[in-house]
Amino acid sequence: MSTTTNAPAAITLIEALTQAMDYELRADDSVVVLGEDVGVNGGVFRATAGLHAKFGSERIIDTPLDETTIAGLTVGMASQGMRPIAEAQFDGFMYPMVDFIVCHAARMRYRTRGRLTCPMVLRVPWGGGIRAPEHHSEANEAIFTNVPGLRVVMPSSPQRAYGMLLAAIREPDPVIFFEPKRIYRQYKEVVPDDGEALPLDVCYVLRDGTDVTLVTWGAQVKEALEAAEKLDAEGISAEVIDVATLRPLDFATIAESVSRTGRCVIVHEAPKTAGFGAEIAARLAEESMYDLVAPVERVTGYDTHIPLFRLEMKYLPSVERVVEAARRAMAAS
Ligand SMILES: Cc1ncc(C[n+]2csc(CCOP(=O)(O)OP(=O)(O)O)c2C)c(N)n1
Repeated sequence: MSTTTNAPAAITLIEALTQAMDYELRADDSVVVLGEDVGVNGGVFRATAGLHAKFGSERIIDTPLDETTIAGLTVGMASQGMRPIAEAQFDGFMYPMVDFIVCHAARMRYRTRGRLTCPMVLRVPWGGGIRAPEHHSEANEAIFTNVPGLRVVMPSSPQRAYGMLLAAIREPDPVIFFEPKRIYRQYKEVVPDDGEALPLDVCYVLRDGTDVTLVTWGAQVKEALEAAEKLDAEGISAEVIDVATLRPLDFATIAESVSRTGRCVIVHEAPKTAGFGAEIAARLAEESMYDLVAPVERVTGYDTHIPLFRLEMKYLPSVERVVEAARRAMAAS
């Protein structure tokens, strides 16, 4: 007698995003998807592949090549009771959307004393490492973490991508959902299609350690975990935290870790100046000063535009740079 199993196949991060949208489009009639080529074409990275065939042109909407139109439609629909999921094709093309996001979406609830909300998700393929030209590789998350009324999140695994996107779609306020495109297809994980959302206000401790805390998000989680492996071989025990939700920041998880390790290395690919690492470093200075036994280290992109592909990997934080920063923190105490 043959036995069949219903165990779900392992899927990539981008397939997990498609799975989450598919689930919520089935579950909630007010959910729509819109953006450039998200329909028949299935999206520039294929995040919406197959959705148009299933749900049709009224729910999977191809827009003109105009980001202001996408943002305006999204805010309008969200404020009138729908749950739009908009796609900005690349990080560097979202700037024309900022007026709608900052001046309208983010303050809809405040402005109307709660009469209207803006339950929208803006999905943004984010960051470098795919050998793309200008406007296609930017790490601009910090800009949005400074805006009251927005949630800013970034998954770094297929399971977190699924659970966090479901939560973002169900959230009553606007969510900027950054997707690290470098790891869209990096590895596969089993992601049950059970409709279980994850919280949008927690950091994830991905590896326990006792000597130094590595804090990062998005594609750099991979480098941080690899650095932790290398450090382990040198007898240095590194804890790795995926921030995952940047706004609101679950600082308690970071502070608790640093209270045990006394050392912190923050890793992000955005430029150093006023990057989100500066916020975490400032919070450590304010709230964890007496736990620290070494200066906080930041391993970041440089204060310039991310270069074209020949130099791109030199710009992005490497495993070696993270390891060196952790060694410096160890040597400082
Ligand atoms: C402002 C902006 N948004 C998005 C893109 C990404 N993008 C590059 S080519 C392209 C499709 C262009 O389609 P079309 O104008 O029909 O020209 P085709 O390449 O199909 O001939 C898009 C959306 C871009 N380059 N600029």
